[in-house]
Amino acid sequence: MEILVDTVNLEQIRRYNKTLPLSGVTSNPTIVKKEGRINFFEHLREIRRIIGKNKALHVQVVGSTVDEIVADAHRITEEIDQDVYIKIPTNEEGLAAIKILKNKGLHITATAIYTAFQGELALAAHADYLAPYYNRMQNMNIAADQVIAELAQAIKKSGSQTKILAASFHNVEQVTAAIKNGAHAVTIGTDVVNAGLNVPLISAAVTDFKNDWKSLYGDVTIAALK
Ligand SMILES: O=C[C@H](O)COP(=O)(O)O
Repeated sequence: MEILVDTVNLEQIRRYNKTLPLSGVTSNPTIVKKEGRINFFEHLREIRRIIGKNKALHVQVVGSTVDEIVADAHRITEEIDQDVYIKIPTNEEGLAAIKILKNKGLHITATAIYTAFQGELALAAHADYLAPYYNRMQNMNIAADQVIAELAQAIKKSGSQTKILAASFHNVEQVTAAIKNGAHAVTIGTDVVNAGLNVPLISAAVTDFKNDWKSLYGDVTIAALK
């Protein structure tokens, strides 16, 4: 299972790169907007410096035509590095661009996936990752679990190396459901990570354990025990 964070906030990336079993960082223009008008390429290079070469960095194009998408992809890889996963929306232009860019050896994440149909086409176009939008599917009454399960099945059947990178999560239940239904990777916003880990139930258990220990040995850790 690969865990990625869906943010370009440097402080949060530094934090979760230390604390989580992190496989990478994902972004899109809406996520970039949260940081204001940053120095785009320098900011992404800093993210690469933080996470290193062995973790994945996914960066989205903004061009709409095939030529624009291809040009965006080349600029991103020139400015950052060839290891970046280029996120391309899975529409007709996007699929055409994916075919061209895969032939040139670029890494591709087919994004904005709402249906198994889109995912099947991106799989056939040899995208490295398929990014179904879990919460956005639910908002449209599309069965997100079923789409992910069907894509997982299609990938298995094809014997392809393509992975499902589920995205657009608004709570932890959605994340675990995506994993259960066959997502190989999940990208999670820092609000959801925080909501899942910093909860009163966990803190209460930790406090109880600490108090029980303290009642026996006093206010010392195991390492400091005499
Ligand atoms: O890049 C995809 C994002 O995970 C979409 O998330 P969102 O639905 O919260 O905007």
